Amino acid sequence: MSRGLLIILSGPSGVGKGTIRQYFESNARLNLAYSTSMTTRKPRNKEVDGKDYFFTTREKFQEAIKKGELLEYAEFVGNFYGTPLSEVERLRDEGKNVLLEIEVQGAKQVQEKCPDAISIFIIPPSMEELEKRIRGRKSEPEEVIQERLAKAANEMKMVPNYKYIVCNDDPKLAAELIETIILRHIELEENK
Ligand SMILES: Nc1nc2c(ncn2[C@@H]2O[C@H](COP(=O)(O)OP(=O)(O)O)[C@@H](O)[C@H]2O)c(=O)[nH]1
Ligand SMILES: Nc1ncnc2c1ncn2[C@@H]1O[C@H](COP(=O)(O)OP(=O)(O)O)[C@@H](O)[C@H]1O
Repeated sequence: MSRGLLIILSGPSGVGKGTIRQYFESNARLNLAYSTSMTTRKPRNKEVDGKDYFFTTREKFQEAIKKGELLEYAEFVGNFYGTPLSEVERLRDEGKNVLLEIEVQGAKQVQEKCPDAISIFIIPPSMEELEKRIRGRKSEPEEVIQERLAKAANEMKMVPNYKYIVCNDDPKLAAELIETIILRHIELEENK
């Protein structure tokens, strides 16, 4: 059995990463495992600790950094987010294709550490549409929305660092494009 692939899914806040993931994560052919991140952000309504994120304190997050327990981490609009390394390793060793849904600074760290990671960036059809989506979600107060939108403009400059760019106009189509990318990489791996 070969080691699982490492897949990076990135893109600005509100572009639809979570929405698209729901379309393809139950596709058994993709053999995916979602890597649950650690964060110091407060849980939103309906978010479940240990499923959506491992919600933690800044102190515990700093400790995890110090102990080298994170594959990557970044500060994003006042909160820390990071990928627990041991879980990613365990899942890949089991042959699972591990999906990281992370922002651009963390993606850069993973690309440096794991050059064969498959990187996918999701872009919105327009910045106006992005603003509409992030507001429509009603998950953050106005000042946080402003900060996230300002950040999005800079994140879009990172597009050339990614292997694949997928526009999320229609989420089902975007999910199908991502499925195609992953399935082709699985095939390439099997033929190695
Ligand atoms: N570097 C890094 N970014 C993460 C991680 N987990 C989530 N993120 C990203 O952090 C950003 C903010 O996440 P969140 O507050 O959940 O907002 P949302 O993605 O807009 O729903 C998003 O771009 C996430 O993809 C992680 O483990 N590492
Ligand atoms: N293709 C799309 N067209 C219209 N609305 C979308 C589309 N994709 C996602 N959305 C909506 O945009 C908002 C942000 O999507 P979400 O998946 O939470 O983004 P992210 O995980 O990238 O922050 C949600 O309210 C979602 O329902």
